[in-house]
Amino acid sequence: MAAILTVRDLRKRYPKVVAVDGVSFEVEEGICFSLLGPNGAGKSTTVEMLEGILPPSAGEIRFRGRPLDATYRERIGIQFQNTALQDFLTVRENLRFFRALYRHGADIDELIEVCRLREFLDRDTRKLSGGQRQRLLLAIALVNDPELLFLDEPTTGLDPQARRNFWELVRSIKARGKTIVLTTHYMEEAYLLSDDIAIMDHGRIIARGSPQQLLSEHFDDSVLELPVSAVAGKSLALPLLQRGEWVEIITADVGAAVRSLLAADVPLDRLRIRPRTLEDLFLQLTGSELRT
Ligand SMILES: Nc1ncnc2c1ncn2[C@@H]1O[C@H](COP(=O)(O)OP(=O)(O)OP(=O)(O)O)[C@@H](O)[C@H]1O
Repeated sequence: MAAILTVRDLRKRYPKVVAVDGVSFEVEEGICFSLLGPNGAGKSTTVEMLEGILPPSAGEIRFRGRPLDATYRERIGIQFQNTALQDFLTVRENLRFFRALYRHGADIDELIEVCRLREFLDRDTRKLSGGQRQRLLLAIALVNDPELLFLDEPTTGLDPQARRNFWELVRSIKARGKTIVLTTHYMEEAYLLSDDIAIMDHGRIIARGSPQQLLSEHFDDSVLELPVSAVAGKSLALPLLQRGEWVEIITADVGAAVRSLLAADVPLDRLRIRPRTLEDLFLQLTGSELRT
């Protein structure tokens, strides 16, 4: 598959901080590529350079093998966290307004179907729920029928159901051949949607791969979880990691760990065994909990 974006040694320096410190990667056409990282890692700065909004201090970005030019903005779509929707206009009127900014673009009726806007088409945009608003912002990002779509923390603030609905939408857009660049603070979202992930910290990429590759390259162990109360007062040879009301035991030998828990008389009725997740990897690589 050909690269739609090629990024070489991209840098952004501000007077007091190097926000992006030499990142290189390719985004293959038709995939969902995600940038993850703790606050201040340089994700937004990187994405704004990819969007052509912010000039790099050094390095290069190519779209389909060519430097970004005046046509680039017509060929990409950006879902901003806070696009200025036209107040006092309905959803339908907003769509028409943004569609009119482009000579060529998507069919409005098709967008209404794809983004499932039909049931609130005539509603004033100030009266939309969080999920409805995000669907409209997504439709607006798609009005010019872009080849490449940027989604910047698109589900922040949505309830779990609205978030799941949005994921379905993103999948259906990808199935229509769009390439997606996603930034998110939700590891589950990154895991479920991404084909390729770059984890950034301090302006650099510190890990890269598909979700499965990242997990299998970094981990060969599992996590046993028990309530704190189950291990309280027990003398255990296993290292315990406390996380809220639960303790975690990380082990490559689940059988041996369970045997030593039994030997120490630890009640196992609430024992949970889980594989490693992107959240674990993120914590291991960056030392930071994710902002939620
Ligand atoms: N316009 C600016 N002027 C000066 N410093 C900036 C500017 N924009 C970003 N920075 C700094 O660059 C670094 C990277 O910021 P950036 O917003 O790209 O990180 P991020 O990974 O997107 O973080 P978040 O998850 O909080 O959005 C930070 O130290 C930030 O303070």
